[in-house]
Amino acid sequence: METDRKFPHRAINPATRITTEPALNCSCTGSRMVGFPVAVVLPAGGSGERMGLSTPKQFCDFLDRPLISFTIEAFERINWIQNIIVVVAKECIDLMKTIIHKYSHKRITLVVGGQTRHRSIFNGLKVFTDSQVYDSKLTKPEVVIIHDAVRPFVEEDLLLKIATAAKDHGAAGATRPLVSTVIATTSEGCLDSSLERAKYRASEMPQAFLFDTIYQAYQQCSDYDFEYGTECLQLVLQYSGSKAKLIEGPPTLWKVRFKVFLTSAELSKCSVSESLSQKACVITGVQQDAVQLAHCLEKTLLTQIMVEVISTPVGEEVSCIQNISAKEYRNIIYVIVNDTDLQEIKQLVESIGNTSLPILYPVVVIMVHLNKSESMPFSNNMDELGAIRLLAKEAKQKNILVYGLLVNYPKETEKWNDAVANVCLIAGTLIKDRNAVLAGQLFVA
Ligand SMILES: Nc1ccn([C@@H]2O[C@H](COP(=O)(O)OP(=O)(O)OP(=O)(O)O)[C@@H](O)[C@H]2O)c(=O)n1
Ligand SMILES: O=P(O)(O)OC[C@@H](O)[C@@H](O)[C@@H](O)CO
Repeated sequence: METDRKFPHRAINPATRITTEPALNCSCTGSRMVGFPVAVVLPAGGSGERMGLSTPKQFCDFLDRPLISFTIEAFERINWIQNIIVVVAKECIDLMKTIIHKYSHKRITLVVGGQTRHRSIFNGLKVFTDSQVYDSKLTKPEVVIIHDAVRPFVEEDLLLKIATAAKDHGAAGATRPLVSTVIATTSEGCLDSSLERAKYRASEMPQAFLFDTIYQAYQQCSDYDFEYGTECLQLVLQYSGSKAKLIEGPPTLWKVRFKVFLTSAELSKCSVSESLSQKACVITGVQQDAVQLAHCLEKTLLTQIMVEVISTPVGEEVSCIQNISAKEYRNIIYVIVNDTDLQEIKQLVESIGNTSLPILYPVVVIMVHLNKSESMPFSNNMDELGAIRLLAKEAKQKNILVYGLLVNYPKETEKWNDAVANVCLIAGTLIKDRNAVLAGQLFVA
């Protein structure tokens, strides 16, 4: 029986396989389809020696979540990827199961890894072929994507290009321009030659293959390949004769190799916040003033982000929530006029809390209160302000950030335009920053 290289006293049982339920209410992007079955194998069975931490890097906390959860989510969102095979070391199976449960990951099949990355990937592929060992009921895909679990940012567009190119060429992989000039050295430690940098590329992930092509390559490869190889594209060139199509990927494809990649999370935080703040919905009742303000906000905000106005007649709140959830709106601007009763916003927050929206990322809810009365709302009743704080505090526990934003209705058009611009500025900043400390604050536009 195979033993674990880094934990030699432990035997590896490749037959361990845990399958999570398929996505029941999976939040798919749903926009595109490919005409052939695709699955992904995420090798996550390494111990991350270069990081020098006791926790393997794929399980390290990254923006308050285990890194691997981001990578899984990147694939889970794509509805044309049918199965996500996560390969982990035997001693990490329980940890991985906890992560899958905690973050409600779907369509996952968990497989025990091998001593090296290539062995882990091969174990992941076997789940589709070795039905006796793996008791597999998974359909063999035509194309399989392979992606390091420690590369959390990968977009659907690139995956689509790589999968399609793999279907046509047998194999395809992402590349990036070389950062440094590469030189060859002599055995005496002197310069031998310098590579012409423009001719070379750094090989990155994702890569994709016709399933049979990569599987046959692994079946033929030597112990040396399994032990020391780092390039799947090379294996298919050598053993299946397929010349991979290379596609340049974005800089965000970076891989976590050393500690500095986790500590420089600001960069990644920017990418996450940026993608979370790209769209918002403005919800109103059917009251004319509220609808009018909502459309003014839509018009102004549209210069920065995608906005949809949803006017919800009383009694249709359920379909409104379904709409928000299906379109994955994680930024909600809720417009009310005069009314200081927080009941509706409480219900909204409760309904959002019952969807899968806030599980992975915070949802921002901005209550825009248009005050048309002569007196200041809340001024006579500090309890109301306290109520916003309390609501925000409870919502925060569900990963929902609630803010209040007050607009006093000015009669002059110019002042009204200023007020709308201010609301957009404040709302846009709250959406972009997603600052949990400011949740529960009442801003005045
Ligand atoms: N036996 C292994 C070794 C690596 N991997 C996975 O392959 C990916 C890329 O490998 P690498 O960066 O080399 O990971 P580690 O081996 O964990 O890191 P190190 O080389 O620093 O030890 C990682 O997601 C890693 O978990 C794997 O599935 N099984
Ligand atoms: O971190 P390393 O460069 O050693 O390993 C890289 C591999 O995990 C893999 O991402 C590439 O080989 C791309 O093929």
